[in-house]
Amino acid sequence: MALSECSTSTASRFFPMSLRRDAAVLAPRLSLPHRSCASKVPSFRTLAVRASTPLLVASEACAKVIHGKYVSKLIRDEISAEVSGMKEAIGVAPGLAVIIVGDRKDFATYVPNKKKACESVGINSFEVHLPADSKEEEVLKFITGFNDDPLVHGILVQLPLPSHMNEQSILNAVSIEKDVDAFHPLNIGRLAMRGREPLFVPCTPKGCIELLHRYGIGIKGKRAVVIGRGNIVGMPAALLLQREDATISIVHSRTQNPEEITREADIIIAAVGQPNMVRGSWIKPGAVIIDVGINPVEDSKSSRGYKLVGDVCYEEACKVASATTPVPGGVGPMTIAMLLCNTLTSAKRTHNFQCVGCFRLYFTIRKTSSEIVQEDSLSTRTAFTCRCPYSLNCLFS
Ligand SMILES: NC(=O)C1=CN([C@@H]2O[C@H](COP(=O)(O)OP(=O)(O)OC[C@H]3O[C@@H](n4cnc5c(N)ncnc54)[C@H](OP(=O)(O)O)[C@@H]3O)[C@@H](O)[C@H]2O)C=CC1
Ligand SMILES: Nc1nc(=O)c2c([nH]1)NC[C@@H]1CN(c3ccc(C(=O)N[C@@H](CCC(=O)O)C(=O)O)cc3)C=[N+]21
Repeated sequence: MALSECSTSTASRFFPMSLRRDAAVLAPRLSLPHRSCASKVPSFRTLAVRASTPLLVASEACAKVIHGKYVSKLIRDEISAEVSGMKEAIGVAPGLAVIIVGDRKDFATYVPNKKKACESVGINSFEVHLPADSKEEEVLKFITGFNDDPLVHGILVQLPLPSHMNEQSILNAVSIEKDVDAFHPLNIGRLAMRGREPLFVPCTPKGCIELLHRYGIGIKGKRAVVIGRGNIVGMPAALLLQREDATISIVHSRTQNPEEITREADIIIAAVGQPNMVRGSWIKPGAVIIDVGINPVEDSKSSRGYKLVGDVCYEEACKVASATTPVPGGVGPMTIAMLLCNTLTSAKRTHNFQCVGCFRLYFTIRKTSSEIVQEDSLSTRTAFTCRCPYSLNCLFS
């Protein structure tokens, strides 16, 4: 069942009694059952604003919010420092080429966001925008040009392509050394195999895992359910979780009992493209949720005429999960940060450049609900480390 609206009252209809009891343990002070959990968040935000923007706002009533937007900013700062170091040391800046074919509404935000992000970290961006009725050969011609261009270290072909184009042959044409989206079958094949290292890891799944790492959420030995098995997110997310030693189930459109399977999970990654499909009753109390879905739903109050919602009903999830990503502000900005990461990795690899003295910040979720982790004070961070927890390569080395 996919509903674009999920209200608290529907939540209580769908909650089995046992889960409702558990949810109450997580939400001991949820004295107003008809008020949505999401609507409670601002009061904690208000509390945190006095100090600064919160990294993790822990509320007694709600799951902790995994702030992808904030973490992506930290990562961009790290990338920026490495790009400056690289420019200074060898006079080279990483370059990202983006090929867009046609005009889709969603390109209007994603594409400019990528360009802005490149500029903000010192990565050069090159863009080709072709009309929707272009020939496949034209796209291939630009790919060949970028493959041969030493100023370009990463090539991204914006998906989906118009239906008359063969996505497979276009993606296969991207040089594997510049495949920063990591959609080349060789990259995916290596990701799936033990003892093989892909040159790049797909951006969105990498962003999901990076969020778990940065928040100190253990993956090893955990039960993880990935909802969706698409080539861009679900399938590679499952492979990555497996590499991180989680035990994986994959739910798709033909799965018989998605709700039951999902309820087994300690970690849920939802990438289906169905607004609010995952309801509170699907979630094991205390589970961690990474909501990848970005679904526009009509909203007359918004200037755009629509708002973005995830695949998970946020306000219900808040009452049951221990931590969850919001939409927007969750995985989306991480995808862009990982694209920059992969572009930097590519440039470093091409020029055999190693960064010395770089560091990463990782956090752990606070155990006590009253604590608030602040953005600007290192002393309040529960972890500060140079250690890279990746089972793959380091984030961008
Ligand atoms: N945050 C980000 O950065 C990004 C977000 N997205 C978002 O992630 C979502 C998924 O995108 P993408 O992977 O490209 O989509 P795909 O269409 O490639 O995959 C969707 C998957 O969901 C499954 N599915 C669809 N409906 C149901 C259902 N009712 N029950 C169970 N499974 C279902 C499909 O199953 P089957 O295989 O059986 O057809 C398929 O495996 C979208 O909302 C997209 O906008 C995508 C990329 C980046
Ligand atoms: N070759 C290719 N690679 C991709 O990675 C790819 C793609 N094609 N096609 C489309 C999808 C979608 N995608 C998004 C990434 C970030 C946001 C993002 O930053 N979203 C903001 C919201 C921005 C807004 O408000 O509109 C957020 O979630 O906070 C959205 C969508 C990458 N994709």
